Amino acid sequence: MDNGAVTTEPLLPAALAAIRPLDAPAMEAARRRQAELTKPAGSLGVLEDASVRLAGIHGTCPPPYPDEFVVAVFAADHGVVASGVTPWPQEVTGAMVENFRRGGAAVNVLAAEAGGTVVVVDIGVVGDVDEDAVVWSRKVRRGTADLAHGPAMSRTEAEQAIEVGIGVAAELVDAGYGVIATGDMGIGNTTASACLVAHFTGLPAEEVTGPGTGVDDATLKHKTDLVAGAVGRLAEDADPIDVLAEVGGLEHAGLVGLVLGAASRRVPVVLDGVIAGAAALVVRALAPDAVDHCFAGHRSTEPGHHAALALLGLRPLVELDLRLGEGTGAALAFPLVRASAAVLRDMATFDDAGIGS
Ligand SMILES: O=C(O)c1ccc[n+]([C@@H]2O[C@H](COP(=O)([O-])O)[C@@H](O)[C@H]2O)c1
Ligand SMILES: Cc1cc2nc[nH]c2cc1C
Repeated sequence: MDNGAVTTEPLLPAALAAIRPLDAPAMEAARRRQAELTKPAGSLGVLEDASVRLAGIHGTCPPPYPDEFVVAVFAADHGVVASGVTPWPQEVTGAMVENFRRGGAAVNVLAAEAGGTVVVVDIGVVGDVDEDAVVWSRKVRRGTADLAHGPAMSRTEAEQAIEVGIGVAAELVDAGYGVIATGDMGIGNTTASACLVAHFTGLPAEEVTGPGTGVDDATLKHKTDLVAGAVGRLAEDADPIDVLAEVGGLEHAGLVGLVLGAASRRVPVVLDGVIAGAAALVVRALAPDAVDHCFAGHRSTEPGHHAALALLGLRPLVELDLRLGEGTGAALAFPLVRASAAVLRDMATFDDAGIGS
C-alpha cells in the first residue's frame, strides 16, 4: 500500500545511531542555576527537575523556551475489536479522525488552550481517510489482525510504521515545533497496550489490564484472559520490534518512531496516557537514552499506565484521573514544561536581587 512515506534510506538505524544520553554539563549548569535563583533550594520541586531535563535534552543552559508545541495523534484500528474487548464499534476511530479534523475533540480544545497545534496521522484506520493539512495519510495497513489469534502485523509492517513516526517527527521538528506531544486514537488499543505493558514489565495480565473506554466485569475478565494468552506467545527475551508486531498496534509503532525521531533531533516529547506509555516501553528496549528525552504528561487511571511509568522512571506532571487518550493529558502538561524553561531563563538570582542566601 502506498503509505505516503517516500523513504529512500531506512530511517530507524539512523535515528537509533543519533540518539545520545542527556548532556551532563548542561544539566549540572541548570542545577547550579536553580540553586542561585531567588527561592529556597528545591522549592519549585518537579519544575526544577523538568528544567534540568530540558537543559540536558538541548545541551544548553538555559534551554530554549518552547513557544510552539504540537500534538501528533496517531490513529489506527485493531483487529482485536472482533474478540469483544471494547463496547465501542471500530467505526468510531475513523469518525473521531473527522472530529479532530473539524477541531471538535477534547484534544483540539485542550491543545488550543495551551497554544498548541494538532496533527493527525492515519497510520492504519480501516476506512478511507482524506488527507489535508491536519490529517496526514500514512496508512501502513487497514487495521491490525486480531492479536488474540496470531500476530497483529508483520515485522516489516511494524518497522514501516516506526519509520512513519520517525518521518513525522522530522517534519514537525523541521516545521519549528520545540516540543512534540503524543496522541492516539484507536478503538481497542488499550488491549494492545496491556499486552505490551505485561510483556515489558513482566507483571501479570490482571495487574495491567484495565477497563479502557469502560467495560463490565465479565468483559474485563475476558479482556484480561485474552491479554494473558497473547503475552504467553512471547519469549521473555523476544526482540522488541517482534513484540510490537505480535501484540501491538500501528499507532503504538508510529509513536515509537515519533519518540525516537524527536530524541534523535534533541527535541523533548510529552507523553500522554497508557498507549504512549506502552509505546515508550518499546522505545526503552530499543534506545533507553530516548526515554530521558520524554516527560510523562500525566498518569491515566488505566492500571497499565502506572506500571509503565514506574518502569520508565518517569513522574507524571499532572494526575487528573483522565482516561481519554488523544493527547489530552500531554496537552494539559505542556504549559508546565514551558514554565520550567521560563523559570530558568527569567528568574532573578540572589546576586541580581541583592538578597543574601
Ligand atoms: O490514554 C489512556 O490512558 C486511555 C485510557 C482509556 C481509553 N483510551 C482511549 O480509548 C480508546 C481505546 O479504548 P478501548 O476500550 O476501545 O480499548 C482509544 O482511542 C484510546 O485513545 C485512552
Ligand atoms: C468517543 C470516543 C473518543 C475517544 N477519544 C479517544 N478515544 C476515544 C474513544 C471514544 C469512544
